[in-house]
Amino acid sequence: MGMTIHAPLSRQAPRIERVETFLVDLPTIRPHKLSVATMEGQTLMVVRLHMSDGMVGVGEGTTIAGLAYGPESPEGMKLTIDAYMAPVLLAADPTRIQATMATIGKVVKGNHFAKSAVETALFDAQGKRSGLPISELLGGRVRDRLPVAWTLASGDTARDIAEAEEMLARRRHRIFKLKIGRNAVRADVAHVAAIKAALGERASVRVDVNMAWSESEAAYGLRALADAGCDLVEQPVASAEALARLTARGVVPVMADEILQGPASAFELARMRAADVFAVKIEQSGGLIAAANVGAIADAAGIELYGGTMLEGAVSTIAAAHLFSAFPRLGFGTELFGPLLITEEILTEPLDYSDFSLEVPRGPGLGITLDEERIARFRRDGARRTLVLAATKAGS
Ligand SMILES: O=C(O)C[C@H]1C=CC(=O)O1
Ligand SMILES: [Mn+2]
Repeated sequence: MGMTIHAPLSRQAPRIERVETFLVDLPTIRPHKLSVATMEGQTLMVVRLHMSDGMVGVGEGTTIAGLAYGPESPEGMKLTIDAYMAPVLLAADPTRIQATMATIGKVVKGNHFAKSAVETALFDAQGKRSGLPISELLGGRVRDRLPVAWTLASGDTARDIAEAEEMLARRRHRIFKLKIGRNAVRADVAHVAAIKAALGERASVRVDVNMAWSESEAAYGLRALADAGCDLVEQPVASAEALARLTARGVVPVMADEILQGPASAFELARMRAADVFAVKIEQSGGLIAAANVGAIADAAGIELYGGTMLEGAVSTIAAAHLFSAFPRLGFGTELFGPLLITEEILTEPLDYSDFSLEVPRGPGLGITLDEERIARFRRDGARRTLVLAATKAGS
């Protein structure tokens, strides 16, 4: 018996006519201190796919502190897309997202962040074309609003408490993630305990160590953090084996972040029972579909889910929001606060952060519109930026 080969869908497939990429440099509201780096600003790599049927899909690739956190940079993503992905995209049927990404996968290994940006742009255009939000293309949302944590990372305990109090008063956040691992373990635990004591039952206090601890530091740290009232410890150590041993102690829920690099690593970590919770990130996973698969693997293994961020701007934050809205279970909420860490509003209509949550847009595709004037002002290759650089040079 022969296999039936189905004819292509009966329609004229649109084409991608132009692949546009550019960098946008934006200031942050305050320095953001992680164990790996201090961020003073954020650079978004924006990709726009201009299509023959009039659709324009937008995507974003964003890292933390250049190359200090992971192997991709905004500049590198732009180069990868321009030199290696654009030729594939210009020859592809952009309505066939998985086929297009599979072809890209043949010519580009790794580069998960750049792939996430491009795949997001394909989904945005497909959503606009079909009139559906991306959440509906991913199986359909099960919630319209997502709980959103805020990260306290000013480097100063009193300032962090004041910031948390302000967020509680404004009803913007009641989950706080503290960045630790820069100081000695005892000093970090004292910092966490002081913040939890100030906030009490009004807030959930969690920490992210960003792999800074040895296994023995973590063994002490987890117990002390649990005693201080901490609800979740994210990536205390780098190694999967050590993380699994710490998880097995059952002292406090442990979450995997940096070592979760897509479906294959999710499967391996689930098999090892390396964590109680997975922080799913669309960029680290390699795109929306890969991140959906990470979520499915976690779900099947009885591992809880948390919607993570690379402190992305509005475009990638909302792409992730569409996916997280479609996760059947999202036990630990999300941390999709990236746009709030940036001083500039880059959308024509601001996102709705209220009631301790973010509303997932309801319009087609991502359901957001970039403010072109604002983007133009902060483009690295834009006129204003060139003037600022010239003035800095002249003044130095
Ligand atoms: O989770 C990380 O390691 C990255 C990030 C997410 C929130 C934040 O403040 O930093
Ligand atoms: Mn993390």
